[in-house]
Amino acid sequence: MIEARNLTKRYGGRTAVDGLSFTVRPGSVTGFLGPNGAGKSTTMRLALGLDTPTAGTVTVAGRRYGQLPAPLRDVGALLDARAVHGGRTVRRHLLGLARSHRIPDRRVDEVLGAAGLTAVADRRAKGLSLGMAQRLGIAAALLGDPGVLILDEPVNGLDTEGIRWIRTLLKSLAAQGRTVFLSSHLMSELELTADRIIVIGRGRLLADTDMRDFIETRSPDATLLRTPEPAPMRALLESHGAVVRPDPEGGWRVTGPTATAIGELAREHGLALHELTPCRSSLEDVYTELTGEAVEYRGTGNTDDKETQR
Ligand SMILES: Nc1ncnc2c1ncn2[C@@H]1O[C@H](COP(=O)(O)OP(=O)(O)OP(=O)(O)O)[C@@H](O)[C@H]1O
Repeated sequence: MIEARNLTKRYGGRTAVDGLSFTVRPGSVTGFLGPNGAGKSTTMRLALGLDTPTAGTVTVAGRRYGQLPAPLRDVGALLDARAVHGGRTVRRHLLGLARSHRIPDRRVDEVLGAAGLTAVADRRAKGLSLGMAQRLGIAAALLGDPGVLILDEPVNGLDTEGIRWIRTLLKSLAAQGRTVFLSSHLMSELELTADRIIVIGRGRLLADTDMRDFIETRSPDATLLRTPEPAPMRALLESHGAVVRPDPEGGWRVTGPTATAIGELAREHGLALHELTPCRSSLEDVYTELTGEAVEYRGTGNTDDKETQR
């Protein structure tokens, strides 16, 4: 469990994190989203005791990071995959970490295997590709078999196989009852991996919710429609308040009435339909809408507490 309460961090006159309160629960993968500069890395650094809050608190496994008796056993973190001692081999790097936390050497071989690094265990860390460095960072995070994982952009630099690997890994870690908290700008990937999301903008909470609810409750009703009678169909829909736009894939994308209402209207007016498909928005669609609104809203100097309470 990770708990932030009124967490605030100011750097000089700049507020990076602004009264954030949220709980990241065990048993789920929670995605952490926000535009560049929203405060995600700062929040993670505060949770990991790498910086001190200006106000408020953040605890991991019930304690502030500095109070954890064996931090690597409670929380595994990946912040900057390149922040390893380049001259050491992959295995030496992990052995050094393990020994300084009284973790048995055999655990190093386990995490090397789990991260797909056994074949490069004797290579120097500085010679690793970005994807391999990410895997090494994840291996290090897993070393203490922690109940909480905090990963900043773990998918960065991974190839298709690596992305699938990390998706499966994170889901299985959550299924074992661990708390998995990761930031990413890769929306389509996050949509597949995360069960919950926390969205921040300019240091403030915009949403903290179930992934499916987030997408479904914020998606406008949109329907893909094909008809052999386009002109009367379009006129009919527009006279009922629908917005009709050409869809890049052919046919029309209609927003406003539901697919059921469109079907009924077509029947009442004797118009033929060849396709009527309700369209689901993607995480990216809904996220873009939400954060766009937030930026616009903040431009007025106000804040939206209704949103932040979600
Ligand atoms: N050490 C620091 N000193 C001064 N300002 C900082 C420091 N660290 C972060 N900031 C500022 O705090 C704000 C939040 O930065 P942060 O890196 O946490 O955002 P982010 O959401 O992780 O962004 P990105 O998606 O680009 O990684 C930014 O305006 C950044 O410039």
